[in-house]
Amino acid sequence: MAQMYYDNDADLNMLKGKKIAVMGYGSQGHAQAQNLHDSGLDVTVGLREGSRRWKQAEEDGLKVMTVAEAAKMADVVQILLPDEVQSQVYYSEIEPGLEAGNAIVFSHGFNIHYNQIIPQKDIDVYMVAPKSPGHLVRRTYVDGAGVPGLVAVYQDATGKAMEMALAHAKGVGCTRAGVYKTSFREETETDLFGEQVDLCGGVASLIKTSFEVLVEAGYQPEMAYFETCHELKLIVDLIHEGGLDKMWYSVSNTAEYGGMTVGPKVINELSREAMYEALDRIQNGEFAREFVLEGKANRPVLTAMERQDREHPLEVIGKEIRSKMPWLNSELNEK
Ligand SMILES: NC(=O)C1=CN([C@@H]2O[C@H](COP(=O)(O)OP(=O)(O)OC[C@H]3O[C@@H](n4cnc5c(N)ncnc54)[C@H](OP(=O)(O)O)[C@@H]3O)[C@@H](O)[C@H]2O)C=CC1
Ligand SMILES: CC(=O)[C@](C)(O)C(=O)O
Ligand SMILES: [Mg+2]
Ligand SMILES: [Mg+2]
Repeated sequence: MAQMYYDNDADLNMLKGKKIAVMGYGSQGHAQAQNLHDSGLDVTVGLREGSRRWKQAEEDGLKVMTVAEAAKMADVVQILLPDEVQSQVYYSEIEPGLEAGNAIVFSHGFNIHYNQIIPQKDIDVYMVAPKSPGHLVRRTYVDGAGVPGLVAVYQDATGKAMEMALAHAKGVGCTRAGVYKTSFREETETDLFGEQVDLCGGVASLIKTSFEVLVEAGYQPEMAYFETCHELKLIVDLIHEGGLDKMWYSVSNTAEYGGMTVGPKVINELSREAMYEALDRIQNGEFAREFVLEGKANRPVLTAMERQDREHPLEVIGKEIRSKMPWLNSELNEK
């Protein structure tokens, strides 16, 4: 069983009197910086000159500096920039500001695990990774709850890195929900696998392909959208609350029988092989190399695929249907 920690296992005093710089004010940055600040810690946001989020962070009550200034000033530097830019920004703007005994903090181990950032030996390197999209990290904290998280220590120069990581996780609100101990390698490989195969990639392909099949078979796109996309959240909520068991209990016997017998034919042995192939490419570094090169080339594949996705009939009809549902939360679309 993974080792777990809660509020009582973590001492915020480990971070009191220390200056924390949170680099980036995107999905995770805005959430974790505000949570740490509201937990009574000294937080400065590091951004590039001209960032459209500079004003936002100030309006949220936070100090803002350039990344280089914030790195120089801070004792603890949390890097919440997109993974593909972290290495370049680290070497040009962050590393020159680091001193022995400082700490650098990640919410995903990609750059450390795949050697894109090789930290100097005299600093702590730890991870606090909320298992949640950033906007929910903030929303649940404000509601008095928290999202579960992971902590890991890669380098312990001060002998206090684990205590620092737990304090940091407490400041972000994760120890309210429970924090699991892991390693940079385990977090990186499982996180990439999850988002590629299941959470983001797998689900997106399942939705798109099943939508296409219904539309190609002559059904109205509205019907296809409701069946393959809209209702998915309601089903996933049940799984989230009570596992597959609660979902099977709640749906009709017809859905249960059909789902149990047909599901394994759709996600089948071929899919299992594809999952193993994805995992291999994560473990052997091929995916990392591809993604790093994509970043260095200014994201040509991502740009093209995002455009193709936006033009997909599922997205076109979905946008129209959602515009008739003003109660849907639009906050998550703002990133
Ligand atoms: N998104 C999520 O929910 C999760 C993310 N993570 C991890 O958290 C980290 C951050 O991801 P995420 O929050 O999605 O990142 P975002 O893409 O939301 O971060 C954008 C922020 O980074 C800044 N930025 C981008 N490029 C530069 C640059 N060259 N110099 C200075 N600032 C720059 C942007 O500045 P500007 O305002 O100027 O554009 C913006 O403030 C990653 O390691 C990711 O894997 C982990 C768990 C979940
Ligand atoms: C939200 C999250 O944890 C992801 C899917 O791993 C990510 O955004 O990288
Ligand atoms: Mg993740
Ligand atoms: Mg991820």
